[in-house]
Amino acid sequence: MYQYSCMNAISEVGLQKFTDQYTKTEVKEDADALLVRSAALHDMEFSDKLAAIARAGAGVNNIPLERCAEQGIVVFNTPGANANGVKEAVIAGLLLASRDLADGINWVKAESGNEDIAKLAEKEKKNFAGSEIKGKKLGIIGLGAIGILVANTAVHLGMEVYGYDPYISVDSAWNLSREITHITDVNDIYRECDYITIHVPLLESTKKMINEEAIAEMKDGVILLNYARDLLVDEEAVVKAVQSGKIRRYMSDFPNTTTAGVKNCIVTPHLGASTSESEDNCAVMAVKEVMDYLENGNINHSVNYPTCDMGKCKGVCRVAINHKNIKNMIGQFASVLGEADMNIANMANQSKGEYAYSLFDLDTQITDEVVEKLKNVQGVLRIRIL
Ligand SMILES: NC(=O)C1=CN([C@@H]2O[C@H](COP(=O)(O)OP(=O)(O)OC[C@H]3O[C@@H](n4cnc5c(N)ncnc54)[C@H](O)[C@@H]3O)[C@@H](O)[C@H]2O)C=CC1
Ligand SMILES: O=C(O)CCC(=O)C(=O)O
Repeated sequence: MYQYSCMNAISEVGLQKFTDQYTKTEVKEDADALLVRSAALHDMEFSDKLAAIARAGAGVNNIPLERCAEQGIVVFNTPGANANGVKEAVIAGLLLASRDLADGINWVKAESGNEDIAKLAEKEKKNFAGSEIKGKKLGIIGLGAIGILVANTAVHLGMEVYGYDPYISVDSAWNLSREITHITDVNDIYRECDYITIHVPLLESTKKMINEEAIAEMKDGVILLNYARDLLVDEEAVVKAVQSGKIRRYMSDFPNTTTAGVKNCIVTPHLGASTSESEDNCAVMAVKEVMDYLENGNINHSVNYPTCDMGKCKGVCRVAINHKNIKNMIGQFASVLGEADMNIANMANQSKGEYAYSLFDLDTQITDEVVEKLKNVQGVLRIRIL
């Protein structure tokens, strides 16, 4: 039996995928797996029982990835599962930034008791006039799951699209419309584009990548969209630029005291992935990843351990070892098993940065004594017998 705990509201459509081998617990220390959306886990202590954390979403900046790896806790995310939800929010953002629909709606609300509202509207509407996105230049920084959907949709809406992503994956490149202009120097996005949208992960290297210098390069009256993370942008510099008119509007999905309430900063309360479809997709994917890891030891879509998938165990038992990516680990594991007269029927070993993972299918049941010997190999972080 396995236990899981939810750190945020996770879609029931996903939770229902757990079989009767799983029960939900509110006691985090009892959980084999945690399911999380945006809850901040950096200050949380993790019990030795915890084997997996699944982020039902894309961004993992709320999870201490290295500390987890060091404790042998595999962290998963659900790449692409909420990308369409975010894309649609970004397209709405493009339109809301271009047409003064939000102020227009607020005006109607404020005048709702006015009997002359219809006549007044015709007089006042000039205050809410806007511009069209067709024919305008859109620069996209980050062409992953969300960036490519935004890029392709914007082409269909008649925009001239420029894309910048020095680390673009082969899959993303295949899925990108041929209409998109490939940019190799991000400054060309800043200099050329009427609209700029950012879709990169929040990492040390991307923190405040949109800063005062970047803004200075941008066209006067540019519209900046940020549905990725607030810390990617120096928002104090953005607010100054909005107030001076350099930036016409700043669209953000991350309310904070810097941007909330500032005229021409249109901020939504982190709604990008808040659609029933995205929530269901993320939860289903997260639950499947967790079950495959807990039951079979397979790792798919982890952000702190390598992909390693041997399907279902074909031997008598499977040994799953989370360990450091250092030399002679496989040699030492094989020696321990060989000395105990245990045949390895099948095996896999993969590494990612400082961490590695090994799976061994054995023809015989492993004993506690052999498990103890494997645990004592320097660099082993966790062993599970499945
Ligand atoms: N507002 C919301 O509710 C949501 C926000 N997000 C945010 O959006 C981000 C992107 O999500 P996905 O597209 O699903 O992730 P992804 O991992 O598919 O794509 C990220 C892309 O950014 C690129 N990249 C990394 N560093 C870069 C740099 N310095 N310059 C240019 N490109 C760079 C990568 O090569 C990759 O192609 C997430 O990390 C998350 O922070 C994601 C989902 C929902
Ligand atoms: O769970 C959510 O609503 C947040 C989605 C998000 O920001 C992400 O997937 O990175």
